Amino acid sequence: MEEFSPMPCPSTVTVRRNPPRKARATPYTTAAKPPPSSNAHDVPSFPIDEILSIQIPLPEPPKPSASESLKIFLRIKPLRVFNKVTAAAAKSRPRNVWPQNPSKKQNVAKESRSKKSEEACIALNDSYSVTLTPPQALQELKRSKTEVFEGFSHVFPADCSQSDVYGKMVQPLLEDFLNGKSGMLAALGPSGSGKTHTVFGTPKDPGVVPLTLRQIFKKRDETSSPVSLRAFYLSIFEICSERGKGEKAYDLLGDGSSELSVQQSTIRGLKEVPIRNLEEAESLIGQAMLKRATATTNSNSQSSRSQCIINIRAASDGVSNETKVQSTDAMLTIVDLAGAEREKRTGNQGERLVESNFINNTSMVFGQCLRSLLEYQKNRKKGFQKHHQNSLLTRYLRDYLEGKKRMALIITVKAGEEDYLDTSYLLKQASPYMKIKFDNIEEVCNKRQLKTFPRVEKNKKMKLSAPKTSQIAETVSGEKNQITQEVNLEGKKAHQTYKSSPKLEDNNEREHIIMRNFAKVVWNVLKQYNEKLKVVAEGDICSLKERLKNEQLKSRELEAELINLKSNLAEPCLPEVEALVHQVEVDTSLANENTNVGDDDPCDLIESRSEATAEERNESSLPNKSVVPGLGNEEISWDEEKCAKQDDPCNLVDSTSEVTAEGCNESPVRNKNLVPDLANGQECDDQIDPTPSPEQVEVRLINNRLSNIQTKSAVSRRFPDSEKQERHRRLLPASSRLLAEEMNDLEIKDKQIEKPQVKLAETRDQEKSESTQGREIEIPAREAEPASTKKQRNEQKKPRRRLQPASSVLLTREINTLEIEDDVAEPKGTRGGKKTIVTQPRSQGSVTLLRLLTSNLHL
Ligand SMILES: Nc1ncnc2c1ncn2[C@@H]1O[C@H](COP(=O)(O)OP(=O)(O)OP(=O)(O)O)[C@@H](O)[C@H]1O
Repeated sequence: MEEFSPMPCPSTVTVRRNPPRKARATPYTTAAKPPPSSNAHDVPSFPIDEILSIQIPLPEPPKPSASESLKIFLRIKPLRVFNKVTAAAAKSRPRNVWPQNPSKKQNVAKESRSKKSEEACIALNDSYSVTLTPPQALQELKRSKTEVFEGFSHVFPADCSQSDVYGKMVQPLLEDFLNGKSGMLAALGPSGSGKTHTVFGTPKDPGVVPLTLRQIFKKRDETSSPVSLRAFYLSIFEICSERGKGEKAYDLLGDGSSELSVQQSTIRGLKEVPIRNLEEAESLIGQAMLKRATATTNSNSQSSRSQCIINIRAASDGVSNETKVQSTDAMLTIVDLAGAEREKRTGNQGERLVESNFINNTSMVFGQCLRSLLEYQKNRKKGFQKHHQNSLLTRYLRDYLEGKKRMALIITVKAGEEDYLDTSYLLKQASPYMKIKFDNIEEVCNKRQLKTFPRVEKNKKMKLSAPKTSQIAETVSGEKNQITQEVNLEGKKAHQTYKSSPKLEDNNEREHIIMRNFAKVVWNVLKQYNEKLKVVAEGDICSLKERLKNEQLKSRELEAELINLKSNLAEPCLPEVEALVHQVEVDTSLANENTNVGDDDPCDLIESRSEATAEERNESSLPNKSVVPGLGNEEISWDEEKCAKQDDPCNLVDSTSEVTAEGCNESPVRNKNLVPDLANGQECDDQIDPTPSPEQVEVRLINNRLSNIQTKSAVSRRFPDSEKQERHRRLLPASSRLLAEEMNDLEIKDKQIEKPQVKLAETRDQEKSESTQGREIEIPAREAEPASTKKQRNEQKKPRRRLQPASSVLLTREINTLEIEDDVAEPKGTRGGKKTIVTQPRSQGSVTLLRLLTSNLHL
């Protein structure tokens, strides 16, 4: 038998993996190679060529460029300058022919030397830094201390020449300019510090501008570089204030009226003079210098009162002048700012003071722009504060002040001790500017030049030069498309107008005409849209008005409904009850008058009404009619006594109400309430004794009368007689009037019955009166007014109380229950013997009254 030997375990285990998957080709790559299909000819080819032919300036990827800091140069003005003023002063000195004392001469020389050394507040450390030392007086006051300012691109000492300044500062800029890069150089500094000297110089000692022009033409003549293929244009203008009100620009090379029109950052009408040689250029500069506004101040005999801007533009030869600014053009801008002035030093007054305010303001705005640029570069999240809008100069130099073009600053300072404050302030302000950086300047520069034109202007240019650009407009949807088409139509008209006009040689004028025509076109389009909008708005207004009217009608209806509801709530069915009760009262009083039983005493009124009620009851419920008149007679005597004892009939009413309430075994609290009293009284009446004894009948009559008295007292409490009449007239509805008429009928019946009743009362059995009097003895015992009764009497004097709807509901409920109890006629209450005596069936009159009430109230 062979033994089962398990399979030997393999030394290596091969795990099979899924074959490597290749990533699916993306739809883009598959689309690049579409499979050939037979229907390919049916599908129109995508107009890729057309789309590609449209030249859209795409953002070029940023080129790695070495960031360049803002170059700030410092030039120190020599302490002693032999200028015209000093020369004139020297000339004015009387020439002494006599030999001077040599010792005196030496002393004067020593003094002047020591003065010089003392006066200098700024000392050159090296080519990049200076030390500023405050005057002795300020040092003693510890208000200021010696400071070192470093980091300048170069510091020009007092004895430097104009050539040095040009070589170090302007030469690099010029080279870039000749290579097609724009740049700007601005001179800053207090008044009389040498800005104008640095920028323009003198014929003997030319400044930066003349030296630059020399260099340009020198290079063009020497070499066959691209410089020779370029044309150069010179424009010079100044910005000054007109009596401190507004800024104005004046062309310093223009003929005749030299005022320029200024639109935001655009200055129109500036004359750009082509310069072909150095002589032409120098004469133009001399012309501009003569035109520039200058004035004599304490700081400078020829102080500049305006900001002067010199533009040298290099344009490629052969380029049409129709498009003014080409991407290959470069602009070198040199700015001679008017020096900041301190009133104390300049002593300016009047117009000069106004000018200095303008100058100081412009200098301040210039500094703000540089600071905001610096802050923006430090933290770009904060956003760039556009201070450049605050002055025309800064608006014009916007691209530079936003760091989009290269610029350099030269700060000129005076070295005297008295100039310490000005120099210190300027150096402190300017030294942070050295951290301002420029990135990839030239690319931005050229694009910015194009962008400075408004967008609409650019579109128009495209239309004029390339009509196919309407294809681009097709991509615009909706109203934009419509606007573009309308603009195109108008633009064509404008183009025709433009063509029909005589050929314009001056580019500025041509541009101006184009802009004017375009503005007209845009204006027309806007007018049309305005009209359309008006039409639409009018339609909307009409529909809204209609809606408003409807809403107003609805609101009026709702208001009317609301008023009705309010009136219904304020006057529920209760007034009907009141009117009915009042009618009963009126009827009773009438009956009283007719019977002449008593005088105006209300007690008599109550009696007569009670008698009538008793009469009715006797007629309806009691079988023996002869007994009833006798009872009525006794009642009269009882009530008379009561009235004799109490002057106020209401007291009697209240006291009897209490008696009735006790008889009905109701709480005294309920007795105080008007409506439950009435209901309770009737409730007691509802208890019918099938075989009443003569005493019981008598008591029932009393109770019955009391219930009537309660009704009357309730009404009298609420309303005085005069008010009742008025209220009755006012509130009595039609149904209640009917009811009143019925009651009147009843009253007439009462009258008819009352007369025999009185007669019968006279022949009434005297024995019954004894028993009744016996009971009457009990009643006066209760006549001692309890506190609650007094309270009620006091309440009667108060203004009448109006029953609330809730109580009226209670009343109706009580009446309903009474009616049911009438039907059932069950004996109620077993407490005390008195109650059984007092309980009696409801009389026919009260039942009729209740039925009338309930039917009237629709219960
Ligand atoms: N470096 C300098 N070397 C010789 N003279 C100088 C120098 N700097 C200035 N001056 C002379 O000082 C005077 C005042 O100079 P300048 O008019 O250039 O000052 P400014 O700064 O332009 O003053 P403002 O702002 O009031 O126009 C001029 O007569 C000028 O020739």
